[in-house]
Amino acid sequence: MKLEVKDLRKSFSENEVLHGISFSVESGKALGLLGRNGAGKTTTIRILMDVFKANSGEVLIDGKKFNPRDYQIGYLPEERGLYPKKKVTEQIVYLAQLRGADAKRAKESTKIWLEKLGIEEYANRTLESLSKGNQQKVQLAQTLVCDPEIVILDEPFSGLDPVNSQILKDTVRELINEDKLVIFSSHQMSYVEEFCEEIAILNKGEIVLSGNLKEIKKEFGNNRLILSAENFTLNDLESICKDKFKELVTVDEVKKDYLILVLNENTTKNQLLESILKENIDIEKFSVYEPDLTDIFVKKVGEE
Ligand SMILES: Nc1ncnc2c1ncn2[C@@H]1O[C@H](COP(=O)(O)OP(=O)(O)OP(=O)(O)O)[C@@H](O)[C@H]1O
Repeated sequence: MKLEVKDLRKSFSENEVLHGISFSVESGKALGLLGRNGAGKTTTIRILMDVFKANSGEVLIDGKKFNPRDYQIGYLPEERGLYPKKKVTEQIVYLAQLRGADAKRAKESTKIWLEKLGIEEYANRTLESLSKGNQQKVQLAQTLVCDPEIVILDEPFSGLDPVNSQILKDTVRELINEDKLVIFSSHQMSYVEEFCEEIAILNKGEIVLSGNLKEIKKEFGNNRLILSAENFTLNDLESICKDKFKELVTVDEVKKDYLILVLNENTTKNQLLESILKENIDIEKFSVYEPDLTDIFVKKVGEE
């Protein structure tokens, strides 16, 4: 399946908050929807889920108008919507039945998910008596209980400790391997980097960057290399680069553990390497620079 969001615009009263959003995602892949607070991520997801109507634009699935009611969708909304006073199993089973599962299957699947997420011991407790992280896992169990083909997770890691985050990471990876279509909104870049092949970065209601994460990283790292040495401090190495290698590279940044160099036009990595060796620099690190998603995000939306 391929889900396409095309040129969505949305206004609240006179205030346009989405100014023509487009992106796409396919089954077996996860899209990371990123943006600062108020960028429009939740509004976009709500339009996908038909909670809000867009003023213009369209959402298509395999080229046809997307109606979320025609699909099994696991949606974990930003504001979590379970009943604090109801028992865990009771409410997951109830919600699964509302989404079309028969009683037997709803009970079986609830049990499986509670076990998978390591919260089976709370099955008969009220939601409000659980810790925040365990409540979050109950929310996840109800999101996934009907084996959805489309999974939309809005900040799913909030409140989870590192062990529980790992359980969720493994779960999301499993969903992707099972060919689900996953949309994942988060401020936590490391999670997005771990399992999103595609990203879309929203800023003030506009997509400022979208596409394949590997390709985006390559482009951002274009012509950049990292260098550090066993026998020179970074400051000394910087001076050498500025003095002896100035025809080959410019120093872009001095990081904590290495220099970031930009190759001058017509210079190859091998030419630089030859010069480094001639200067008796004992290489510690020499490789293509790969920016992390935080660097890219800050560069794209961090100016203001
Ligand atoms: N129901 C609403 N009525 C009026 N304005 C709204 C409504 N919902 C969202 N907005 C506005 O739309 C803009 C985008 O909000 P949205 O919640 O989509 O951002 P977000 O990217 O999800 O932010 P966050 O990361 O903080 O959750 C904000 O300026 C917000 O105030």
